[in-house]
Amino acid sequence: MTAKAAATPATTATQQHQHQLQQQETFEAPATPPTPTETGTGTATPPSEREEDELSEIFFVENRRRKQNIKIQVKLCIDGVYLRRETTQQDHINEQLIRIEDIIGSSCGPRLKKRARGGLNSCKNPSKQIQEDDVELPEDQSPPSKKSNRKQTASGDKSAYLYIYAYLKKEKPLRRVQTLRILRFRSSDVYAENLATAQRWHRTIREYKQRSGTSTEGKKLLILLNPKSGSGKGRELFQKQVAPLLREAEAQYDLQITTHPQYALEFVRSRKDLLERYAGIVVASGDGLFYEVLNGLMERMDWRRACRELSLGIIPCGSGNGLAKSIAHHCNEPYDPKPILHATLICVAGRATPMDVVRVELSHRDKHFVMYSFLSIGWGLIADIDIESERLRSIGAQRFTLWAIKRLITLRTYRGKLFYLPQKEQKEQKETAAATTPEKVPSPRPSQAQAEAELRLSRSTNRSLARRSLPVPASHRPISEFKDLPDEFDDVQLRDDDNDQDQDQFADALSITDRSIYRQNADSWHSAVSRRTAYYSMGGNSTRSNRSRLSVAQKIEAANAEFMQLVPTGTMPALQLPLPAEQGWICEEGDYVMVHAAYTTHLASDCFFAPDSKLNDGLIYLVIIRAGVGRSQLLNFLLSMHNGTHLPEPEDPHILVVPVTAFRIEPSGNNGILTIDGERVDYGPIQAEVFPGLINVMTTTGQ
Ligand SMILES: Nc1ncnc2c1ncn2[C@@H]1O[C@H](COP(=O)(O)OP(=O)(O)OP(=O)(O)O)[C@@H](O)[C@H]1O
Repeated sequence: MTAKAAATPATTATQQHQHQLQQQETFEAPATPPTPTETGTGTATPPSEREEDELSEIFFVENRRRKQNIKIQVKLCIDGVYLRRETTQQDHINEQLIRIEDIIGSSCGPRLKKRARGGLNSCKNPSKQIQEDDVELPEDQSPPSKKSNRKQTASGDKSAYLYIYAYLKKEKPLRRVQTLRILRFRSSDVYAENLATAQRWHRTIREYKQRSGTSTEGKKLLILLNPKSGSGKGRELFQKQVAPLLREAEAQYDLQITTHPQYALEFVRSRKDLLERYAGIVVASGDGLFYEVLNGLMERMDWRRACRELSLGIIPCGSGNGLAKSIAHHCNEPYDPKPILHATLICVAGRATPMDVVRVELSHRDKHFVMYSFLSIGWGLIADIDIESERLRSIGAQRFTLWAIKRLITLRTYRGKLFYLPQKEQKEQKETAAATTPEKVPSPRPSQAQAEAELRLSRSTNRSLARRSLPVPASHRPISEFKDLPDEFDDVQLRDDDNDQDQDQFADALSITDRSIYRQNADSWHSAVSRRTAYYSMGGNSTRSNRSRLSVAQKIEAANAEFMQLVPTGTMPALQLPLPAEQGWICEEGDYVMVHAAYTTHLASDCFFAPDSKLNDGLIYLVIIRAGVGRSQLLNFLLSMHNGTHLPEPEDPHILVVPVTAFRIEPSGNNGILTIDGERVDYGPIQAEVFPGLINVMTTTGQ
């Protein structure tokens, strides 16, 4: 039997009895113990070409309680570090497999003082949290005596040490147990030789992690830290909890501390070498900063490549932290009581999973905006509680409860039209239902004026909108499946063969392959007054071929038109245009307590709002509460949101959840609150459609 095969039953036994193991120390040996492929003699082995092979050595550990030395066979294989420990009574054997995905990294060298071993002091009560074993490779294969132990730890210690940092995943309760295994190599009198052996183990661990796809090696992370997020202790939390783990994982990173709102968006949008330099972006902040990063990426000319190649992670230092909790839920990772530690482990796990993004278009007065959202869109009750309770921020999370009670007493309803495109499998059912209650949308007959409507964009005075505006395409787009732009766009070269001064200037902006540079230059042209307006203004049908005869203004418009072709446009008609009934759109009009759309499981770490949601299911969960709902039913709904039991089963006439791929809300009147990802936006018509799996988020499970 190969050592790998032998390790598997041991894993099962170990996993089944992990909990008991920690307390009882001994358990029955499996029927077939593993066969070492390379039993160590303790002599320093030079690095060899057989690095891919398993490494195996016999070590001893001193059991102070029982005053005996225990022989331990340590084997390093692709599955992880396998420890087989025998007591002097041969019938007692302990086995443990530290899985390669639970090992975040290792280091080797001389003995480290406890404080210098990495993140060991990063947890509260470390003595209780850490399983630490110091195992020694004997000089002569005989168990070391206490005396020789003392000698070895004196200043003349020629031993080399390998520190293996692991966070063992345990179920019931779901948690990660911080574990350190130290292997002491001391078979030679020469430190360099002992070190060479330790380094060989170290290299092999790295290699196995790479082969198992759980390594961050060779990939640099960009970490964006908001020092003002949450309770304003972002920087301190990072130094104490995140940095030590990154050190253990040998993760390479650049840290950018944000200095003001929009910093992250601008950084991500304009950094030319973002894709060449980084493999991922980690946001150490709340959902607000993640929003900036997402929208910064989507504003890049190479947005599609950026979304595909850069994994995004989040370390929750904010107050809501819905995304961090949703990701932990998705990959069955613990969250509380150490959300920062657990999220950092996810970010260094080296794996990523596609996640849906929702393109949102909204209109306020005559202005239209496009933005990208990853959590939710809210209209009515929850949005009201979220925003209106801001004035009670000083009392902490209780502000939500207090405001919810207030709003239940003075219950408001909002009138409006709701359109939605149900999930395909449900379309037929919904169409039948629509025959009784909601109406199907009449076929669109867009007037010429509508179809040719030109959307002029300008900056919103609203803070949240100002940081969220993106261009809206002018034309009525055909309805079809959302498709990426073809790959050739990645290689698009914007040419210019002009000669005059204006043309030369403009050529700087156009004749480059990196569209982020193009965009930057185009921006800088009009940055003084109305950068966005100039950049996004929608001119006529200027084309590249007649640029040489155009004025500067026309050229900008032409460039904008080209840019329009490169931005993700979605499949819905523009907001002011009718929705096509033949596509299966459902319309209802009425009074609503709320319509809240969610596309992750959690709206906040304590709000399990859409339990059926998956990171990349391509669905928006539309929770609709119609006027007429009872106050007690509503109270029950709000009180059970924390554990996900708030949605009635079977569906209730007043509270229902509809999985959709797109929706539109047209509120009547001008008074109300709309939120996107928990932040207030201008009140008015809004529509959204899902872009399935557009970005990749860091997870422990991978695809
Ligand atoms: N240095 C800074 N000073 C002030 N505001 C900042 C700074 N850096 C970023 N911001 C802004 O702070 C806003 C809120 O940050 P973030 O979402 O990270 O924390 P939060 O609001 O505490 O968390 P959550 O969104 O989960 O409730 C972001 O939208 C961002 O624009």
